[in-house]
Amino acid sequence: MRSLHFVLGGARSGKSRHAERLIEAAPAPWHYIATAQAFDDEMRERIAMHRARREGAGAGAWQTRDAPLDLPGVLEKLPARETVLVDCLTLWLSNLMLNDHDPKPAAEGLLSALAAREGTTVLVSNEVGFGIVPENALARRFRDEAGFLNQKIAAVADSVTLVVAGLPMKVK
Ligand SMILES: Nc1nc2c(ncn2[C@@H]2O[C@H](COP(=O)(O)OP(=O)(O)OP(=O)(O)O)[C@@H](O)[C@H]2O)c(=O)[nH]1
Repeated sequence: MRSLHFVLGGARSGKSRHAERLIEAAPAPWHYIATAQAFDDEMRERIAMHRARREGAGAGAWQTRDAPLDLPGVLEKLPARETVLVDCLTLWLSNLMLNDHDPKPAAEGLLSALAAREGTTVLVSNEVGFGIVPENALARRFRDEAGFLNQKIAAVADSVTLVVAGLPMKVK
């Protein structure tokens, strides 16, 4: 059955873990779409922690694909009825902006790829707007685009959860 869940939170809020729990309650196979790129040792270490956790679910339980830029294209290529976790929209947006892609049409492409899904899809994103106004223009634009993107996804999601200090709070 088609269902779309949107999980938001700050850095290290436990949002990925919560999203994985939602997925593991849905039928296997579980597809993991990673938008992060390992440019340095710190990111490699973070990614390794995520991979180790997924491996804890059993060898081959998760199938991982990278989608730093063409997230809609990667989603569309997966079987529509299978279970998918996208982690995370914030890094996808950041990759788009750093590569001079317009986030608005990219968001529309994501919405149409989501509309074609027939199974369970969980999307993870950061809620980045709680802090002070960033000093540089790119960071302000990023914060605003992240807010717009999150609103668009939340509007079409069946459920929205904000994870705070590891605790899920139901928003929708
Ligand atoms: N390329 C790649 N990235 C991955 C993989 N597994 C996880 N990631 C990325 O790891 C990123 C999340 O890393 P963290 O920095 O630990 O997340 P966080 O936001 O601080 O923490 P939580 O709120 O606890 O999830 C996501 O954007 C994923 O795309 C993988 O196998 N390959």
